[in-house]
Amino acid sequence: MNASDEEMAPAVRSILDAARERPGGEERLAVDARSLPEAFAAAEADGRVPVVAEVKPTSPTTEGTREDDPVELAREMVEGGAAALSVLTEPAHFGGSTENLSRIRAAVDVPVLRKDFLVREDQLDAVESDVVLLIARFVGDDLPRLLEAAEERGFQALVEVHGEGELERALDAGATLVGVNNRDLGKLEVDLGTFESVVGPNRERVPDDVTLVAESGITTAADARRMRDAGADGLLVGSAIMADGSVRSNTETFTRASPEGKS
Ligand SMILES: O=P(O)(O)OC[C@@H](O)[C@@H](O)c1c[nH]c2ccccc12
Repeated sequence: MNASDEEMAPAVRSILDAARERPGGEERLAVDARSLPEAFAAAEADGRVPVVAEVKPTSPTTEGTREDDPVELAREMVEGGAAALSVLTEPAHFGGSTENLSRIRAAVDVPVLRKDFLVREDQLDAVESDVVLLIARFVGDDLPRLLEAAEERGFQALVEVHGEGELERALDAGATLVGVNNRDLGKLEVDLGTFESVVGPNRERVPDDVTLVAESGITTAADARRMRDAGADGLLVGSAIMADGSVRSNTETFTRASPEGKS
C-alpha cells in the first residue's frame, strides 16, 4: 500500500509498523458524536479562536514526558477555552492510551479527537471518541472506504493531509473535516508555510461546509494569527500547550490570539 515507506523518518516507520500490528475492537461501535464544527462555531460566537488542544504526554520530537494526570490536563485545557481536545492513544511513541481517552471524554463535554495511526477498519472499534484521525499518507487508497466505515459508526473523521494532491484526494473522498499537517512525516520537520501553500491555491476548491484545521508547529499567538489569516477554521496545538507551566494559560495563548489591532 505504501510505496513511500522508505522516504519516512525511522521514528515514523516504527510508528507505522506498530500501528499495523495493533489489534482492533471486538465489536462494531455505534457512537453518538459531539459535533466538532458546532464546537468551533460556539467558540467563535464566544470570541475565542477555535483550538483543539492536544493531550500528548510525549512524542518523538519532544524531550521528556509530562506525567500529570491526563484528565486534569484536559480539564485545564477546557478551562483555558479549548473548543475541543485531541488525545493520543498511541502507547509506544506518544505515551497515550485508549483508557486516557475514555476517562477524558467522560470528564469533559467538548468533542474529543482520537489521535492515533489507524490503518484498518477494525481499529476504529478500539475505543469511542467523537472524531477519528485518518492520515491520507498512511491509509492510501483505503481512504474512501475507511472514511465511510468511520461515518457508518457515527464518528466524524478528520482527514490529515500534507500536500495539494492529498487535499484533493480528501475532498474527492467526501471529507468534511480536513487537517493540514505542517509537520512533514517524512522528515519530522515543521514548516508553517505548508498550510499556506496547500490551502492558498485551492481556497476556491474547498467547499464552504468543509472545516479546515491547521495542525502542528503552532507555538505563539503570532503563529495562530498566521494560520487563521491563511484560512484555518481551527488550530490543533499540542507541544506548546503541553510544555512547562500552566496548561490552562498555555491554552489561553491560542484561544485568545485575536487578530492584530483587536484586544
Ligand atoms: O505538538 P504540535 O507541533 O503542536 O502538533 C500537534 C499535532 O498536530 C501533532 O501531534 C500531530 C499531527 N498529526 C499527528 C498524527 C499522529 C500523532 C500526532 C500528530
